[in-house]
Amino acid sequence: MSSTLPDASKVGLPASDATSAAELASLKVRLRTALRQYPDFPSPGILFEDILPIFADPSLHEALIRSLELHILANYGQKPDVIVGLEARGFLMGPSLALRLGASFVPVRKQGKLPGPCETQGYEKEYGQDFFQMQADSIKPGQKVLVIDDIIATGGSAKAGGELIQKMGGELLGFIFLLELEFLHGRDSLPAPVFTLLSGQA
Ligand SMILES: O=P(O)(O)OC[C@H]1O[C@H](OP(=O)(O)OP(=O)(O)O)[C@H](O)[C@@H]1O
Ligand SMILES: Nc1ncnc2[nH]cnc12
Ligand SMILES: [Mg+2]
Repeated sequence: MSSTLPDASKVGLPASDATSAAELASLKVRLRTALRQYPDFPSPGILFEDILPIFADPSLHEALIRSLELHILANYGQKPDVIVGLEARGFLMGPSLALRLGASFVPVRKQGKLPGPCETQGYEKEYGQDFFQMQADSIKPGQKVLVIDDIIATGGSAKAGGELIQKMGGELLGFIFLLELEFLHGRDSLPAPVFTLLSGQA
């Protein structure tokens, strides 16, 4: 079901791991600088991290997708079959990453948005409660799945997404985020390796 990754020379990868690490470090600095912070949004005490400036600038958008691609090519050893993105901000990153990797994209949506039989999972996040759903046939048993979202805070959203994938028999390769709010220890609740490009809050 999974194919091995293409030869590095055929996908424009850097010549060495050191070059790749240096490229990734410089991309991360550019991405970090672009984030904006809004105190007390959407509720008092929350410092909201706004990722949208990245998507307003094509070169930053490319830097984001390239950073995630470099990480995946260097760390997983096999191509994921499916990239699963979490509504809504995971949809900003998931489809373009899936296209870049030659993988499928499958959405996790908030309850009531998907037609046909669905799997449902409730969850709590940093500032509220919600329900996630996936179409019941959207992951085939044995498919290798990477979950992507913009931010991991408490980890509640990502954990619920992972549970839906496991209910359908998918194999979780890992979770990928642009930003981790480390003080909430969200990664501790996730059942597969977690990678984040950036961490901490200013
Ligand atoms: O780790 P957690 O505590 O679960 O929080 C992280 C989640 O919270 C936000 O989504 P949210 O549903 O608030 O907004 P969105 O629909 O704009 O993605 C963010 O995009 C993550 O998905
Ligand atoms: N502090 C935060 N900023 C932006 N999105 C979030 N989702 C959960 N916590 C968040
Ligand atoms: Mg979200």
